[in-house]
Parts: sequence; C-alpha cells; structure tokens
Amino acid sequence: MAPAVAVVAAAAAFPFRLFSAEARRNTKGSRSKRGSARPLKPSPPPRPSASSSAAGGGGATTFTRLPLRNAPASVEVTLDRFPTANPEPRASTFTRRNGERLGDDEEDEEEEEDEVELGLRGATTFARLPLRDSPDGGDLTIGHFDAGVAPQEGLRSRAISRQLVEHLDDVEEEEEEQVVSRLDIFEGAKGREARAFLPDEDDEDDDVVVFDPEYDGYSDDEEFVATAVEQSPRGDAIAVAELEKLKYDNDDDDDDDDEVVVFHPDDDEEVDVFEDYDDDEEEETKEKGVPAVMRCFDTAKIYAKAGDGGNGVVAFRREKYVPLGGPSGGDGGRGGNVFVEVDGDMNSLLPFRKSVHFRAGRGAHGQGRQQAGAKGDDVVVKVPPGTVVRSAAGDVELLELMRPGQRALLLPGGRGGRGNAAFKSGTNKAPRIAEKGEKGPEMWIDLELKLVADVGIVGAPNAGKSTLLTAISAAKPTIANYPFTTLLPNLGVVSLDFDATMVVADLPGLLEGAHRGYGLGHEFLRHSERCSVLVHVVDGSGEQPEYEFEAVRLELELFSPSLVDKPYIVVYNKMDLPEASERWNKFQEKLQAEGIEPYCISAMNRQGTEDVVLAAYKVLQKDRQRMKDDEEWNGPENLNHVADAIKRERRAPMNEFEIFHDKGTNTWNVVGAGIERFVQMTNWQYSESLKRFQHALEACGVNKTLIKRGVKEGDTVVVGEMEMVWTDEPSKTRSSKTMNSKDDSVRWPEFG
Ligand SMILES: Nc1nc2c(ncn2[C@@H]2O[C@H](COP(=O)(O)OP(=O)(O)OP(=O)(O)O)[C@@H](O)[C@H]2O)c(=O)[nH]1
Ligand SMILES: [Mg+2]
Repeated sequence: MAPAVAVVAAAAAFPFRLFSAEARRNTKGSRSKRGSARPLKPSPPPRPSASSSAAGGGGATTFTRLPLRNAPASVEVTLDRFPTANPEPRASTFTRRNGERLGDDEEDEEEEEDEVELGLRGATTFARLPLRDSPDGGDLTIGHFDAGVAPQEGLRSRAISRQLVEHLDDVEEEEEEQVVSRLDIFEGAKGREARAFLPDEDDEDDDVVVFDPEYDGYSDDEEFVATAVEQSPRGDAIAVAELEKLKYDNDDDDDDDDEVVVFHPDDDEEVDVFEDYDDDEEEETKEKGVPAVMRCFDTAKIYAKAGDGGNGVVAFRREKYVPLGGPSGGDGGRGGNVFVEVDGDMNSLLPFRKSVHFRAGRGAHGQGRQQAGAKGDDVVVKVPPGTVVRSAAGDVELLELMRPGQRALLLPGGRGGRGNAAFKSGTNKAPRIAEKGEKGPEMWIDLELKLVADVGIVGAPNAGKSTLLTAISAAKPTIANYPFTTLLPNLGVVSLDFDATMVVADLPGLLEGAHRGYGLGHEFLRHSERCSVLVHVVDGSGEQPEYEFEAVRLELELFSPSLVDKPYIVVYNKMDLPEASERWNKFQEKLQAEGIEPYCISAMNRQGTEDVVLAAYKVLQKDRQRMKDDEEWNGPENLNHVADAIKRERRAPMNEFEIFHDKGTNTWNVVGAGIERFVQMTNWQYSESLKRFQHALEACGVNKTLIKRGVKEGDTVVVGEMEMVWTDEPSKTRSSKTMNSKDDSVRWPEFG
C-alpha cells in the first residue's frame, strides 16, 4: 500500500477548478476525449447501498456530461477538503484495481496495470456536499456550497452530485479514459453523500467530471473493483476541490447536454485560455487550498457597521392659546455602537463562517414636541480569547483581545442630527432647518485567532499528542491510529491544584516539509507562538525517533525562529511498546549529548505523564511571572482606541481642509473630515440648509482659498457628496449658484 505520507501530501495540493466542457473542448481540441461521451439518459436514482457504489457502480468512464438545469450563467463551486463533524470510528481505504480491458487498450506497463488508486472511505472522506439551490433534489445545481458538513436536518432536501475524478490519457490516439479516482455520490436514506477518491498527485492531468446525479450508475468499468483496506491514513483524502469560477455557456453547446468538467489547476495551459480568468485566481486557489473548515477555524473576515444617527426634524409647536409656539423638532437618536467582546466559551472563529455582517441599529428620527429619537441598538461581536482584530483595508492591527470579558468599543454609532429646536437663536427664532443623522462608520475587519494556550503539544502525526492531552486533562480529542486524526487544535485544561491550572493545546501533527505546506499542522503552528512552553511528543515506536525529533524541530524553526527559542520538553511516547523501550536508551543518549533531558512516557497507560505536567508547569510559572511584571509596567490597556480615533476624526474642525484642483475637468475637490461631515449631515430638504452651508463655506475659508487659487466661473466644486458650480457674482464676489448632489437627486434653484 502506498505510504500514508505520500497520500497526505497529495491531498494537500488538490484544488480543482471547474470549467464548462465547452470551454474545455476549445482548449483541448486536439485530444477530444469527449467524443466518446455517452449521452445521458434519465435513469432511476442511484443505488442506495454504500458497498455497491463503492464497488464502482456508476464509475462510467465515458460519461462526462452534466445537464446543469438550474445553473446560472456563472456560478462558483467550492468542493473543499474538510473533515466531517462526526468522524466515524472506521476508516477503510478503497483500492481500485485497473481492470484487464483497460489494461489491454492502453498498453500500460504491468506495474501500472496493477496500480491501485488509494481513496479513503470512512469518516473524513465522506464529504457531504450540500448543493444548495436545488429544490427538487433531482437536478444537480452547481451553486456555491460551503465545504462544511451538511447539517443533518438539511440532508433530506439536498441533492448531491455524482462526480468522477478521472484521468485522461495523454496519448492522442487513445480514446480510453481511465478512472483513477472519483468522487462518487450515492443516495442514503435521508439524502445523498459524496465520497471522494483522490487522484494521484503525480498526475497533473486529472480531471474531475461532474455527473448527473440521477444517472443510475451504469458502468462499463466493471473491472474496477473496490476493496476495503483497514487502517488507512485518515484526514488526508478528503475531497479537496476548489472549483473556481464555473464558465457555463448555455448557447454555444450544440450537444443536447452541457457538460461541466473540472480541471486540475496545475494545468496552466488550460487556465490561460479563458478570458474570464484573471491571473489573481491562480493565487486565490492557492490561498484557498486549505479546507474551508480549517481556514475558518482561526481566521475570519467580517463586516461591521455602526448605526447611523437618526435625523433631526423641523417642527413647530402648535397649541391652543399659544400663538407662536416656536420650534419643537427633536434630535435624532444616536446610532448603535459596534463592540467586540471576548467570550471565554469560544475557541474558534468558526461561527463567523455563518455570520459575517454585524450592523448596529440606526437611531430613530427626532419627533415634534422636542422628542429625541431612540438610540440605535448596539451590536456585540463575540470573539474567542486570543483574537487579533485588523482592519482589512491596510492590514492595520487594531486590537488584541486576550482575556475573557474584555470589551472594546470598535465603531461608535453616528451622532443624531439636531432638530430645529436646537437651531433656535436670537436672530432666528423659527429656524427651518434640521440636520441629518451622522453616518455610522463601517469597516471590513480581519479576525485572526491565536489560541491562548500555556502549553502547546507538538510532534509528528500519530505520535500520541491527543492521547497525552487526554491523559492529563478532561479534554476528549479524537484519538486513532492514523496520522492527522487531529485536524483542528484541541484545548484542554490541566489542573494541578485548585488554583494551579494551565491550558494545553493539542495541535495537528507536523510533517517534514510542513513549513512548505505539507500536511495540515503548519496551518496551526502560529497557535503555539503564544504558548509559554512546547511539549514535543516523539513516537518511540517509529523507525527512527531521533530523526523524527530533528525533523519536527526543523519544521518549527523554519516556520518561525521564535518557536525554537521557546522552552520545550521532549517526551518520548509509547514506552509500553517493546520497540519503543528498545530504542529509548539510544534516543536518550543522543538527546543528552545535545543537552536535552527527554522524558519517557506511555500516554496511553498514563505513565510518566505527571512528570511532564509538572515540568511544563514549572516553566510556565516563570513565564507568567515575567508577563505579570510586564503588565504592571505597561499599565492597563486602552481597548477603545479605534473608537477614540474615529471620534477624534469627528471632531475635526471645519477649517482643516485641503483643496485639490483637477485642471482637466476644472474641478476643485475640497477634502476635510470636518467639512465633509458637515455636508453629510446637512439635510438639503430644508430651505435654510443651503444658506447655512454657504455660510459655513465662507466661515471656514473654503471660498477664500478657492478664490486665491484661481477658481473660475463655471468650475465644479466638490465637497463630500455635494457638487456645485462656482459663480462669480459681482455683488458678493463669491457664491455657488447651482448645486447638484452627485446622484442628481437634489437640484437647487438659483440661490443668491
Ligand atoms: N501503545 C501505545 N499507543 C499509544 C500511546 N499513545 C498513543 N498511542 C496510540 O497512537 C495512536 C495515535 O495517537 P493520537 O493521540 O491520536 O496521536 P496524535 O499525535 O494526536 O496524532 P495526530 O492527531 O494524527 O497528529 C493511537 O492509536 C493511540 O492509541 C502509548 O503510550 N502507547
Ligand atoms: Mg491528535
């Protein structure tokens, strides 16, 4: 059987793109394998049995067509590699044997004929692909679907596709296509499940073909047999397919059915042909190469907007016996704030996959009788401890939220506009003017989680890291005898005493080459950057524990030099096994020679684990003391500085502005936070607003500066959203004659 490690590496680089077959034909015309495609016929639903479909039912190599009945013109599909939420205990692999018939046709070398494709069946390979927007459950609609696990309830209503990963032989004359791996979907009792078989990584020309889900699976490749093999590596062969933009062309296809073919992204030759395809996408694929669940575990992008202030109103008191009641328009309410708060019960950013937009409520408008509008509702974004908040634009770090309960005001709500009551003055006793509410600031925010653990357990896959965590804490991570059981970090609390506790993180296993992206563990290495101490678990039953130790150390170093500088404890595990105890002495000697004193334990039997805990705690205590000292030195942190900065900006004086002149269009842009805010809050609906605005321009020196810079009759002056035409009026020497908002919704009569 192929070594587990190789498969793992293959899986890591398995993003796919989806194109229409039409496009594909254009690009691959020289070897149009599709000629042999058999048209699809309506057929009974797929057989429900897992074993029958596993045995290759439906793996028709020549079927390449997919009628995409409900597909919109351009859709995005993401078939992602992801773990299932509830891994089944069993994990068997399938080997698919190349049958005789194909072998004959292709004159394969003997070796290849017998070559088996390794696909995994079992927990992590079951990719449930919720295909949304597929109301009747029969048609395959390719829509954007999350690479998550379909919620149980949703299964019933979802259609699942049948997909094949197939290999197209490069020899031109050969018409045969060889199925090397596939993603086969069959119908379960409540829905259908997708099963993925990964193609060999070496083969850059693997295609994923999407099949009609209704196709019953008639197959001419009966030669392919699937055999269950126990003890497969798990977690690596989950279907990864990044199907980028689907180019779906309905009209150009003269065939009765349109096809969708998914290409291997490495095949550059194909990629370039599509005009729609911009170069960035190449990069995006790489970035997205990580399964969505893993990507979302510790990173998220959210949108936050503070509430707009409510508008002030113009109203006059009208009462019996009170002839001139005076202005009574109330102020608008303040918009809601956006807070970010640390929730100690959260330990990942996964909830942000579903909720991305956080909008605080807008303030209510003011009312007559001087009634102010109600304040908008605040919104609180809850994040786990250890979350770093950055503004997506400019990648500026805004906040680092570490302790549960910490709360930061991120975006303050907009101020309510003043009602006309507020504009009453000695000279104007009946003002017909009120302000609009101030716009609430908005922002795209990147969240990044760095787990707050005191101790990080690192090591090669299958070394027993999760077992150790189980032995020393109440955490119950999944433990199994194959690499990459742990796909996402687990946290456990170790209590030595009442008040002596530490948080321990069990991180996914590290492979050689991890820093270059092999395996999965590197995704989470940054979580160990905050740990005070690392516990490095070495599998004593491995062939060369010393080598394994060195390799993982090197990966840590290559990932971040700060990691190797951390205090660490080396733990030699599985001492209960004879092969491990045999090698212990050699291992110990080797490390002692380097000045390291390794511990030997049997995590499974909980032998020796106590010492490891104590040793880790000792290091931790020292570190905690150091941090405490630092904290005292620095004083309490201001978490509201982002909001403070926004508020400062709001107080920006009107007379601080810059003017930019565009000679080509004779446009003068007046830029300044204060004056722009003034424009935004001016309610042009009221007749006195314009006068006030003109007055403001005069008072803060905009007009004067414009004249000095040589503004001419007919030039355009832009302030915020307002666009005006400059007029030299002899009587007043300055004035804007006509005003139009940029969106043309407001037009003003001549004003002098
Ligand atoms: N005999 C023996 N087996 C152990 C011991 N510790 C762990 N194992 C076994 O080793 C296998 C791997 O254990 P895990 O704890 O899942 O290993 P891991 O390092 O978390 O692996 P990944 O999460 O895949 O990186 C399991 O079958 C465990 O039962 C031990 O002390 N003795
Ligand atoms: Mg584990």
